[in-house]
Amino acid sequence: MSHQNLESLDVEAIREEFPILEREFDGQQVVYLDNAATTQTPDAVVDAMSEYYRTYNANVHRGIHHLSQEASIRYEEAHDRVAEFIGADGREEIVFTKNTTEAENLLAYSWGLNELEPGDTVVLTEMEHHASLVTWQQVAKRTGADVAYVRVDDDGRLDMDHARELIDDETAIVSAVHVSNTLGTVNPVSELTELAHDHGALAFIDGAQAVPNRPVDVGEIDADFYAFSGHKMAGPTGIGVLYGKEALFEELEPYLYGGGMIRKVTFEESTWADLPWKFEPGTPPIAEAVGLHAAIDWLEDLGMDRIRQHEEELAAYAYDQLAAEGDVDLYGPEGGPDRGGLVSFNLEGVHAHDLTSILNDHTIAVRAGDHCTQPLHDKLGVPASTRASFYVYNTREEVDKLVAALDDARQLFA
Ligand SMILES: Cc1ncc(COP(=O)(O)O)c(CN[C@@H](CS)C(=O)O)c1O
Repeated sequence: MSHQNLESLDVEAIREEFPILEREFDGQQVVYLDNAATTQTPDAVVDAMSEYYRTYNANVHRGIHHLSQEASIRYEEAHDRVAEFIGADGREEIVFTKNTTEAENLLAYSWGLNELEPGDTVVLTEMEHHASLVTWQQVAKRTGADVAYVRVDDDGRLDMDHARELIDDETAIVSAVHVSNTLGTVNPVSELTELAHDHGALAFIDGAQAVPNRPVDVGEIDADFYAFSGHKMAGPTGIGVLYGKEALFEELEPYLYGGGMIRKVTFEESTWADLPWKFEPGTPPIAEAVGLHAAIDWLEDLGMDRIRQHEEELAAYAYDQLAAEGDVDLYGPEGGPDRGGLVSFNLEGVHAHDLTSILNDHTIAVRAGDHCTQPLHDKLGVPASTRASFYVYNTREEVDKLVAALDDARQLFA
């Protein structure tokens, strides 16, 4: 189904490609607002993966037979498609991992453990996801490097004056989230990257909440490394991407070894395959790569700018409707270009887990908890928050259902 040449998204037509959105529980149709955790999968992606299993399932780079050659070509083409989608120079700059978390660990193990030393500083931000924060925290401990955090100000934006103060000649890497999965804040990643480069540091950007819902051009950002996950962008679980500048990937040693990543092995020594295969040991996520390719085609058919606009409008609407309630504490910047497609909040007098449970009674799926940003919640002074996160198939009516259901929680708990 083509969606080209539309001013805005045809949400009704889009929803027809997601049978799961028709599901009912206790006679109520599901309202799925947990897209920052994982998005739903359109028929086009499911069909592409089924076609792989049905017609050309075989291992890649290891067989001379027709099926293996076809699977290998499609697997390699998926790398090319991802490179094109994010503005990379080619497949050599695209490594498939299991998810964003593994992508970040690849960088931390292959570069961090080998390059960081006492006196170096890893600069993070206070809004980092545990996939970054815990990873760099542990690598810094093992290498004797220090960790510093760019402050988040009262309206949920990065304090860039503090960033300019923190990032200096001792900084070895700046690792920052592009869009916060808790605050929704869209960070100035090009400016952070430039600050890092001005001081000879690397820049890693966590794009898990950006690539799915806005145009991303790693060349424009000039990031040295960039990571994201397939399951957050209408694609399958089990596949993520670590983008890296080719010259930097060439210098990195792999940290996972095995078949497929080697060139020559003797009893004494081994040499590595060309990029990106050097970082892809063992049997890779072949069906998932086919699914990710199909997801990118599907998203681009909608138009990434239209997707960004749809999410920005929904998040701004949700922010305004929740703020108008008068007893809802909201986190992150007000709705607009600085906020991605999610809103985290607390209803006064009601614990986030209780609220989320009541919303589930209305078949409204949101997330409660710390969203893997415990230090940020400590800073906010709350143990948890409820988060509504949107995607291309969500509507204002679904936001209205969420807001209306708050009354049940007030009657029970407040
Ligand atoms: C900014 C950011 N960075 C890294 C990750 C990890 O993605 P994985 O595909 O699980 O590896 C996530 C996933 N955030 C989910 C699970 S905690 C959320 O509900 O917010 C993220 O939002």
